[in-house]
Amino acid sequence: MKQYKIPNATIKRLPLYHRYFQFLKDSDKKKISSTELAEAVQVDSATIRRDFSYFGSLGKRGYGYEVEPMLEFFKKLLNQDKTSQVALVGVGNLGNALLNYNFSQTNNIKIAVAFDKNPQIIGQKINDVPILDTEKLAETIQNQEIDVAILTVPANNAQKVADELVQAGIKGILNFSPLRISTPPTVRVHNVDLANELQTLIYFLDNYR
Ligand SMILES: NC(=O)c1ccc[n+]([C@@H]2O[C@H](COP(=O)([O-])OP(=O)(O)OC[C@H]3O[C@@H](n4cnc5c(N)ncnc54)[C@H](O)[C@@H]3O)[C@@H](O)[C@H]2O)c1
Repeated sequence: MKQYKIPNATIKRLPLYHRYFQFLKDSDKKKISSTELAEAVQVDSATIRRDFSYFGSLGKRGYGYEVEPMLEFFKKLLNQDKTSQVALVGVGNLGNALLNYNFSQTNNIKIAVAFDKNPQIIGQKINDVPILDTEKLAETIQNQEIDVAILTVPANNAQKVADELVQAGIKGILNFSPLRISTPPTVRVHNVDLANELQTLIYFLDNYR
């Protein structure tokens, strides 16, 4: 399968399809029509067909999709059998919320360890995740073979921590800080900005209703 030919927008929708087929399986549904699927995931059926076409022929025209094989397909594609261990740096308000959430709805992502520099919280656990001193960052990430980190430190420390993460061998950073961090091209950074999302939503409401 030539993954590099698949558009980013399609890749971003894969977890959505996976989650919905899991939901159907949990509800004992065996089959779903393409119209029902389109309505449920709120993606039009032409886009769904195009998305699926990148992976060969999934489902038959006019027949819909069989839940079990589709779920197995997305599980494999998204590597659901392997749990990705994630590190989190910066256990403040946002870090706390993410640790308490800890992706409990997805069984293949888990924050395994958190780091902070505040001596008052180092050594504690949140939702069973240990909070370690940032001094231990490189050693722990290497020992636990962690590839992905969530960055929830204040903007003024974000680049410094990102550099430490890169140095430790991290391959992907989910950056919540407002700073656009610089990393080598081999490290992928995804920025999460709730204010941006809200502004975009409001813009759409104002202009396209
Ligand atoms: N993307 C979003 O939508 C969004 C939403 C809210 C907050 N934020 C951003 O997330 C970040 C965290 O916000 P918050 O409200 O949780 O802040 P906070 O001040 O409550 O927490 C920051 C934590 O980072 C720790 N820290 C600081 N420097 C560190 C370092 N060098 N190594 C390890 N730990 C360090 C602090 O000790 C503290 O525990 C900020 O950059 C904020 O702007 C983003």
